[in-house]
Amino acid sequence: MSISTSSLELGTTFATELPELALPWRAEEAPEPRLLVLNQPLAVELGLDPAWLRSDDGVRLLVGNAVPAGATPVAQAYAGHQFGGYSPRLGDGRALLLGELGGPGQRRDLHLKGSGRTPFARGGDGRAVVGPMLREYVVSEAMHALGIPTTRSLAVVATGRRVQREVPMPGAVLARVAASHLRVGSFQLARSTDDADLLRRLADHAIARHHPAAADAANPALALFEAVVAAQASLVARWMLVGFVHGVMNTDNVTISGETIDYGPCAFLESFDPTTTFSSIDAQGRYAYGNQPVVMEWNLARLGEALLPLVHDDEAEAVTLVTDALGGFRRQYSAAWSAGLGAKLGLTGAASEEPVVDDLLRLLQENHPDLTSFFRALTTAAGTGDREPARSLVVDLAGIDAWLDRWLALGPDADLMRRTNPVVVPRNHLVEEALDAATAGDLEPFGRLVEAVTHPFEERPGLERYAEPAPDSFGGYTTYCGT
Ligand SMILES: Nc1ncnc2c1ncn2[C@@H]1O[C@H](COP(=O)(O)OP(=O)(O)OP(=O)(O)O)[C@@H](O)[C@H]1O
Ligand SMILES: [Mg+2]
Repeated sequence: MSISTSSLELGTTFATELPELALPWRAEEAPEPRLLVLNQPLAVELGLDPAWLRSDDGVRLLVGNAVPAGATPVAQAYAGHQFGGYSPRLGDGRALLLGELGGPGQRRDLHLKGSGRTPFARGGDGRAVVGPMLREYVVSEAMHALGIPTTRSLAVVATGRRVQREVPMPGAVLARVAASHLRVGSFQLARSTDDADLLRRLADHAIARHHPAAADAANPALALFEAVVAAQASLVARWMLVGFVHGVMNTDNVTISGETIDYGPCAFLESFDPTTTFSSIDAQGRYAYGNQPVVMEWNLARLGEALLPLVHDDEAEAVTLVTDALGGFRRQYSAAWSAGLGAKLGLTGAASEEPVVDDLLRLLQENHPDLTSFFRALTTAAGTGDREPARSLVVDLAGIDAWLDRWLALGPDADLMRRTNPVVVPRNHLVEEALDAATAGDLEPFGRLVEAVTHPFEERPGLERYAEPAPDSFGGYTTYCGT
């Protein structure tokens, strides 16, 4: 059924340029769609009318029951390394790319997650449930508010269908917006077909869409690889600085654009401990907080392998070029991490390279304070001279006193610290509390949580509890696996 009341036009660039990776498909009809949350500011930014999106026609679009005239929804094919093992054929098993919003240079995918089985569904039911889709909504919007590149969430619509999980759960569809859904796994799939033309078209599509400067480079495929390495080095440094743990850094969950994608078993670190993992399916701790940079480097090596035939006709030469480019990851990651940590400590220029910055890490590892609270406590120390909030979060008082003396002597900029260190991140216990209430039908806690985490640098009266760690979180962690 086409939408008569809207002039919404969706582009089909991906489906047209890369038909081998785009399987035309339709969403499963939702029996009783009901809008749970709409991202009004994002709708406006995209040039969509929020009032129309809230209407019956709008909700039918957002859940996949209606497709705008001229659009070609597709399930996207990709491959991927999952927990280190290669799956040659993944693809959108429960998702669809509806089409693209905006023109060249600002194209954004409108995508549905949880919209029913596709030919890539393997054993899955193609569905998603309310809790995890609201989790993706709130965490991705928090990440955006923190200034971290991410896919965005436009809406979550309940389908009115019960979905079988451990117990039956209410079904939902997330409408997601992204610079694109090209993944490292998209390149792995294109490479595995041995179709050189497909691989080249995919690279050209990615360059045009995300890294246009690479088109003018002497070696565009190598320049594309370097651009993705740079974008991901910067992204992972940002994750690490706020304590974000992605949880499923499989190569199919790593974008070419440099946006964070797929908020499954993700969470924010509370007590500082690099071995922290939140996913009950990650028993080995492969995707633990402290492993994220090295895992991203490994994932980018898989992208480099996929690009080899485009980089040079001579394979040995191609391997040398790609290996050199991958070497940039560690340098760029370290530079981004160090500059970011310096800013969190109110230090810029030469002061941000003082040993006192690195020495803080030892203090954090030995005392494992709540990361977010600790940096806000340091902000207080820099702004008012009051050291007690910071001292109250650590055990080694002599150690923190000596460290504070050295750091405060450098004259940290408290305003920079206020702009850099969030007061509010989506804390695990508050997210779980809001999702449990929403699943039971009460969306109010979820609304308050979204309000708090989308203003992360503000201390807001009435929202104090969103800035507090869980009462029993000291040294502990939550186990969660979203579906
Ligand atoms: N319930 C399901 N039914 C069918 N396929 C599924 C289901 N859940 C996950 N998949 C598929 O399994 C693979 C890995 O899932 P993963 O959790 O990484 O992705 P996702 O959360 O579904 O989506 P995305 O990466 O787009 O955010 C993907 O190919 C995904 O489409
Ligand atoms: Mg995924």
